Amino acid sequence: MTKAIVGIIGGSGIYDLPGLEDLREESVTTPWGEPSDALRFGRIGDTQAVFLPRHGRGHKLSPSGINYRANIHALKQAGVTDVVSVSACGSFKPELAPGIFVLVDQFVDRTHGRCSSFFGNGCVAHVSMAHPVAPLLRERIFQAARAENVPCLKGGTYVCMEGPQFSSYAESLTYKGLDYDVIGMTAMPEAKLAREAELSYATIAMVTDYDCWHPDHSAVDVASVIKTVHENAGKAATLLTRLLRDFPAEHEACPIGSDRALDNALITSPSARDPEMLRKLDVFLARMNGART
Ligand SMILES: CSC[C@H]1O[C@H](OP(=O)(O)O)[C@H](O)[C@@H]1O
Ligand SMILES: Nc1ncnc2[nH]cnc12
Repeated sequence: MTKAIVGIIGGSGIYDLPGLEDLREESVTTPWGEPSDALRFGRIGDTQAVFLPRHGRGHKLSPSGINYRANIHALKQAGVTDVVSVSACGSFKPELAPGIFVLVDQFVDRTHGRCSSFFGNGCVAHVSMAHPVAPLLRERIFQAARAENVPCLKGGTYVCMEGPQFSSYAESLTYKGLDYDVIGMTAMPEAKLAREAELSYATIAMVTDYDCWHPDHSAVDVASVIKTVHENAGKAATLLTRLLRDFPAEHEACPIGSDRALDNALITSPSARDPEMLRKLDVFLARMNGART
């Protein structure tokens, strides 16, 4: 049996998780460098959790400057099985008003220049991103939201832009026209790396604004995003607390294989693999090498 440990990645305005018991902080390092901050280990009920603020405390890291590989590696190294990411997002739909939480199921990656894979020369792998969100995890988040009366919708497409500037009016209309639901700057490559790390991953997109397309709302700015996050941080904490309290002790096998994503992904023949690369990938390859089930 693999014990379930839930990793929570807090986004803009969410720099800690209130209510974590037996709190312990640990600064860790990874073969990819330093994660955004020290990991905060704790538990809610019987569920172990590891919290990481994506931008670091004090929001010192820009979306393009976050070391996503170090963040995901650090969580994997800590024994995390499931990752819940919280992200402030702009909305492209009138009905997705600020304050609503959207459990997206698709991502469009418009970032560039970010390190978006653990693999590469010396050990090549191609994981599937057809269904980037783990459905059982997403359903558990949805049920936790329902139980706590947190306004939450299932399904939607998150387009991840490079930033740090917000979109132009023309870009905003284009994404809206493409029927995307929300926009942010951080879910990619986080979701891709979580998949390579065989972590079940789901995003709570917290709608904070209407970007800049809406005729009745002024264009997004940082102040309006943070104001809405602060107004809704309590709901996020309530939802996450409920999720953790009700979480099963044993990791549930992901029906779409998020937790076995490397089974059919590695293409470099064992004899051609670079030993130095393999050392960096050790924590991900351990399951297939028989160290984990
Ligand atoms: C503070 S506005 C832009 C900023 O907010 C979102 O962050 P996160 O996804 O970490 O909640 C967005 O992606 C930008 O990084
Ligand atoms: N409109 C927006 N565009 C990109 N990232 C965001 N984060 C919050 N609102 C956003």
